[in-house]
Amino acid sequence: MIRRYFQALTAHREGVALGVGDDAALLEPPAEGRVAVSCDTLVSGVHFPEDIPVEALGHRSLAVNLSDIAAVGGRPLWVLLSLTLPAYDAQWLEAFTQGFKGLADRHGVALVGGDTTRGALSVTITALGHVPPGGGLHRSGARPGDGIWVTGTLGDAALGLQRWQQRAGQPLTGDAAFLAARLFRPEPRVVAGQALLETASAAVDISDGVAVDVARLLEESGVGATLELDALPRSEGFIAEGGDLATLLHGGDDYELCFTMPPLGAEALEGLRRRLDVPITRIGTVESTPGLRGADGAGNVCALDVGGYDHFAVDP
Ligand SMILES: Nc1ncnc2c1ncn2[C@@H]1O[C@H](COP(=O)(O)OP(=O)(O)OP(=O)(O)O)[C@@H](O)[C@H]1O
Ligand SMILES: Cc1ncc(C[n+]2csc(CCOP(=O)(O)O)c2C)c(N)n1
Ligand SMILES: [Mg+2]
Repeated sequence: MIRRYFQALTAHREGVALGVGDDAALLEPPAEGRVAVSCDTLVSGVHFPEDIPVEALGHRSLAVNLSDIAAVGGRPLWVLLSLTLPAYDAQWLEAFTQGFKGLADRHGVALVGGDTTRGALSVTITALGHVPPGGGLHRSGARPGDGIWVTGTLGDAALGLQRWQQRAGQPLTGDAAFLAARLFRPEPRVVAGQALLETASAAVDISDGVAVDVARLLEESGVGATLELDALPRSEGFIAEGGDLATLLHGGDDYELCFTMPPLGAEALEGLRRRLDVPITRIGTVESTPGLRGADGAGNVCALDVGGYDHFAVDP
């Protein structure tokens, strides 16, 4: 099974002296700089609906892990894949590896090892990447006066999950299908993360919800902030499907980058936008007063609920 499905994913990536199929991989990291490492698990029924299209699961599993590498400004190189499957199913493996490979190839990422066991369906990926010498974005660098920015749009995936679960056997179309695609096929912001290395003072990827993930960044930085609630970027599909503020702030599964940076002149900002492959939106300002606040269109400011997805607050 490993030779058949996984060896093909070991592909051609610099620095793989020994890939899938031996007791351990042997990797040759670039001579300079740092190795970024992160791992994330996806459990069926917890991180994805049990009826997710299998090809989408292959994509999503890799995407959420590459998102963590992107959040430190890393260039992804290698991944390890630990799969727990209820049974051997050739069709399932074919579809999963197809979704995985599509994204891996686009980012030039090689699968270099993993583990395969029987049990309730779950996927764990360890991703390794490279950042330049002394580099890497942290959660802890935000300073008062910095702007708070996000890539892309928020809330789509969380609303997409609702629409998927409400679909009652009917295929999703139009805006609801767009939202489900944002859940199933997130695009890790790998180019943006690297482009922000020189510019951003802090960064985090949004997995549990922008409110709680920003709050974590602020806490690590020892600062607070006010978010402009009307500025939170929403897609046309999100608006058309009636997405609300709570979903935007607390829904999670966005896999967008949230970052802080000192104010830039118009030209420098334009230059940054050109280097990114995704739109960015300013959503707030870092302040010295701790805590997270929200300002509405009329300028009313109030404390913001920093609730987000919490594994241990949800009924098993
Ligand atoms: N069991 C564990 N052992 C050691 N470190 C852990 C463990 N679980 C989490 N961590 C570390 O704690 C930090 C926060 O992890 P967490 O999984 O909550 O956030 P994240 O990976 O940034 O977000 P997400 O999982 O939602 O993408 C990371 O540095 C992670 O490596
Ligand atoms: C079936 C189903 N139910 C709920 C959710 C929502 N969800 C689950 S885990 C998570 C945060 C990230 O997880 P982690 O912090 O473990 O990386 C979110 C927003 C989902 N995706 N699928
Ligand atoms: Mg994690």
